[in-house]
Amino acid sequence: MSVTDQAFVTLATNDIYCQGALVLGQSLRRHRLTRKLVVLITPQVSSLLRVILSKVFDEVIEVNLIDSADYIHLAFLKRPELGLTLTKLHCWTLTHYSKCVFLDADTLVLSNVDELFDRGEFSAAPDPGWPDCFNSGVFVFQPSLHTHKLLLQHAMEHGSFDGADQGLLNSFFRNWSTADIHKHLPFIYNLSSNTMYTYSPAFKQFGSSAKVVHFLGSTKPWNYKYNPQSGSVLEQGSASSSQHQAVFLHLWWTIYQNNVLPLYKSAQAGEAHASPGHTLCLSDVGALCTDSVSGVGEPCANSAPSAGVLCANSPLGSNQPAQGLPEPTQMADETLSLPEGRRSEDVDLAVSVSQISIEEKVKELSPEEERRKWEEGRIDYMGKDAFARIQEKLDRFLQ
Ligand SMILES: O=c1ccn([C@@H]2O[C@H](COP(=O)(O)OP(=O)(O)O[C@H]3O[C@H](CO)[C@@H](O)[C@H](O)[C@H]3O)[C@@H](O)[C@H]2O)c(=O)[nH]1
Ligand SMILES: [Mn+2]
Repeated sequence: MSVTDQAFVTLATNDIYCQGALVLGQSLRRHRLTRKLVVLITPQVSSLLRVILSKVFDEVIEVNLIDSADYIHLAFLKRPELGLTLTKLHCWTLTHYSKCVFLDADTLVLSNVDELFDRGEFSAAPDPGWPDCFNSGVFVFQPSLHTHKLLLQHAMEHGSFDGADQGLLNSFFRNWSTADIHKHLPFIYNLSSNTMYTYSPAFKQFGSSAKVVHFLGSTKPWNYKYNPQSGSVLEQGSASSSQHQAVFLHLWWTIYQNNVLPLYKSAQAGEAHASPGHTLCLSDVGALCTDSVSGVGEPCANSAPSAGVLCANSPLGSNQPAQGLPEPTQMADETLSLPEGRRSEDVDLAVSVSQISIEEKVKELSPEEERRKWEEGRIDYMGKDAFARIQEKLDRFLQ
C-alpha cells in the first residue's frame, strides 16, 4: 500500500550532506517504502548530485531562501545567521503532503518505520544530551504555511537558544516534554550513535530494537575512510568511534558502497575504475570536500589521493581523473540485507558485537575478558577480518 500524500523528508545544503541523504534514502528504500521520499536542497548542490538524488528521491526540491516569499526573505535578511535553521524549517512548506517525517541527512534507517505516521505533530525523541528537549534529527510534522510563518516569526522574535533549528523548535514546541506522551518518540527512532554507549546496559537491553540511528555530532560517517576490499572503516584524525557506532558505520558504508556508488557509475559512465587495495574517503575528495561544496569541481588541498588510498574522486565532474573508484557492479550484489522482522528478542547486539572484532588474538580471551576489552574501547575493527566478522555476525543477528 502506498500513501502518496505522506513523505519522508530530508535536507542537504551541499554535496557532502547529499552523500548522507543518499544513504538515508537508500536505507529507507530497503524496507518496503510506502511513502514518498523528498529531499530539500539549496542552490550550492551541484548538478551531478541533483541527478543522483533524483534516482533515489521522488522529489528533489530546491529551497532558495533569497528567492522565497517576502516573509522568509525578510526573516533571512534580519537574521542571516539563522540561514541553515530557516532552511530546515522549509519542510513545513511541503503542503502537498498531509503529514511528513523529517530525518536528518546523517540518519540511517534500520527497519520499516511507517508507524511514525501514526503520530501527530510535533513528535520527536528526547535529545540524549538534555532529555527534556527533543532532538530535531527525527520528527513528525504536518506541513502548513501558517505554522511555517509562525516558526519564522518565532525565530525573529526569540532567535534560537542554540543558534540552530533544535533550539528554535524546542522553544516553539515548548510543551513537548509534558503535554502528550504520544509525541515522545521512543529513543529507538533516533538512537544517537555516539552517546548510546553512555548507558550500556540499556543499549544491551534495547539496542537490538533500534530503528533509526543518528550520527549526531561533528564526526559524520563520511569523515571516515573506508577500505572496500576489506570492508574496514578507518578512523580519520581525531575521529574515534564506540564499538556500537563502529557497527553502524559499517552499515552506512556498506549501503554507500552498494547502493550509492553505483548511481555515480550510471550517472557518469566510464569514470569509475576498480582499484584493489585502496581506501574510500569522502572528506579527502576534491569535489566532495567541504571546502569546495559549491560544486565547482575545485579539488581541496588534500584531495590528491596518496598511494594506497582511494578517494571517491571527482564525482562532480571536475577535471581530475577518476582515481580508482571501486567497480560498483562488483559490489552491487553484496548488499547487506536487513530483512524485516529480524529483531529477535533474545539477540543481544552488544554481546554479538563484542565478539566480532578481537584485538590481536595473541591469547584466547574468555568472553568476559573480551567484553571488558571491548567495552574499554580496545578493539581492532580495522583488522583484516573485522568486516567479514561483523557482516557474519550482523547477518546472524538480522536473521
Ligand atoms: O552544512 C550542513 C549542515 C546541516 N545540514 C542538514 O541539517 C541537518 C542537521 O545538521 P547535523 O550536522 O546533522 O547536526 P547534528 O550533529 O545532528 O546536531 C544537532 O543539532 C542540529 C542543530 O540544532 C540539529 O539540526 C540536529 O538535528 C541535532 O541532532 C543535517 O543532517 C542535514 O540534513 C546540511 O544540509 N548542511
Ligand atoms: Mn544530525
